[in-house]
Amino acid sequence: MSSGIEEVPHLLLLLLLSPLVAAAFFYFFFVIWCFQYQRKKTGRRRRLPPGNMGWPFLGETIPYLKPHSAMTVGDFMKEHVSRYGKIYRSNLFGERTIISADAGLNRFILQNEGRLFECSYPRSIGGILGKWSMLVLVGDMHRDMRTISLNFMSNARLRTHLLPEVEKHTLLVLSSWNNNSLVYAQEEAKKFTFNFMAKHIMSMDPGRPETEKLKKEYITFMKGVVSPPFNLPGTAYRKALQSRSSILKFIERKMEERVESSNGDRRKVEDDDLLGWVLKHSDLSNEQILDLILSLLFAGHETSSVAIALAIYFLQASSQALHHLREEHFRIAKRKKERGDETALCWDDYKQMDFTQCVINETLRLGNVVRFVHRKAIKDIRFGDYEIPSGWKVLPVFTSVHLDPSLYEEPQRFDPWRWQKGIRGCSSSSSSSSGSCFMPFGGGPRLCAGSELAKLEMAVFLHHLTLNYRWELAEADEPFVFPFVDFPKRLPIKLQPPPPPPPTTTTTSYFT
Ligand code: HEM
Repeated sequence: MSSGIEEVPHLLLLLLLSPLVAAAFFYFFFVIWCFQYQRKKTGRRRRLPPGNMGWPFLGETIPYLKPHSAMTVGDFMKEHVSRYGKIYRSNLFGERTIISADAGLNRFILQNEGRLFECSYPRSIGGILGKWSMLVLVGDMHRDMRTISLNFMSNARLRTHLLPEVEKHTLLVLSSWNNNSLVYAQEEAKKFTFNFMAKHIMSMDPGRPETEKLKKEYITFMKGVVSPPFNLPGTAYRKALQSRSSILKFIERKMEERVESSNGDRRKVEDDDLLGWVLKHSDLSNEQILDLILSLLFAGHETSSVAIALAIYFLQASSQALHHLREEHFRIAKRKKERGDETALCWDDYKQMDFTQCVINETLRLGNVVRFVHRKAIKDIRFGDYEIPSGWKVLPVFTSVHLDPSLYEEPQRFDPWRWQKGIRGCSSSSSSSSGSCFMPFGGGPRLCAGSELAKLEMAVFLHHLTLNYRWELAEADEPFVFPFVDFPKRLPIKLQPPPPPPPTTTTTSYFT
């Protein structure tokens, strides 16, 4: 029990300590207030982009993938950008996603591959292209595969090997056409890029039974790549998986033949095609070689053929651009003739194709062969006012930038001349620094490994096409996004003889 006398020192002590207690209380509340203020402030500064997560699991995937004209961004993008701005959030492909129609953010994403973001395609793509496919690999393995692809499509090889091959395969397709007949331009472009890739990758000659068999399997495979990934009997995806294993068996047989014919020593294999080159110069396993070859066939065949079909489509609707383009090719042909050089195109001829490069750029800008790519944030990232949480999917959408009226005057118009004047929104002082307004081939460490080859293919094809034919649509058709760009009617065109060259020029017809 305590007495009243004992309580006096306690009271005194309390009185003495009360300023300290008050200060401690004050300090405590001050810290809490500061903490809350800071949280409010950062919360205000760092927030998720606005948006709508849609239905559970499905999110907004269905409206996002709704087919639309390839020369537009589609209703989904249009409505979302006007409601939320160029950066918004959604739920797509079953994942929380940030969608970017902003040139600056797109560039930031691609430049920070491996540091802040990582390539992240849907699992079904890995299932069908293979786990060693370049599209799904990340880190060191991706770098090694990329180096092999870049070596094989180097500038030196483009000049010496690929230009003559591209021209040979162009002429093979175009010489099978007849004036006043109808061809399906998209099919013909596919034939050209497939034949070229099959030769380039495995030295397979067009028209031979094994090439035709591989082509048949490849068409089934492609149908599955672009279909919903339901692995059920009868579905396109299941058939594509079966075709994938037939194609792989085929490539494997080719590999074994090569190694056997060089007495079982990979280092003695001839290296004049990609298969031989990887066997000889790399230590990739058979499985890795198979996936590399299949993914290059996929990356190089589909994209370039659609790009060529798009150029044919845009040019038939723009007589002025076609006229200008034809003049350029007449000039090149004339110069060759004056030099007494009526043989194949050389690198210098290709370098003369300035307006052609403008036509190619404009085709890729307006047609948007690859509309967006798949990435994932691997850290919490701050971009401007927004937070992108680690683990979220991120989709840089190139189409929205390519069709942005604040960057491209009259973006819906096919205007190759705009590339001679420069693009107005792309000055380095703007938020979207130079180079970020035009990304048909992606960017950063995953920039398309075949971009130079693709441009070469398009230029050489256009050279011989414009010199030898005139064409018009035989039936109305236009490119659609399904989400891969495709012409529903395969782009039927009616061919006519070319107009006579200007009086001062004489042309070389390579087919007659
Ligand atoms: C007009 C035609 C083409 C377009 C529009 C195009 C577009 C693209 C784009 C946007 C990417 C980046 C993918 C990403 O970042 O996730 C890419 C990657 C790639 N492309 Fe192309 N491409 C074309 C033609 C070609 C050709 C002819 C080849 C040659 C075989 C090729 C081989 C590749 C490869 C190997 C990659 C993966 C690069 C890497 O991951 O490091 N492409 N392409």
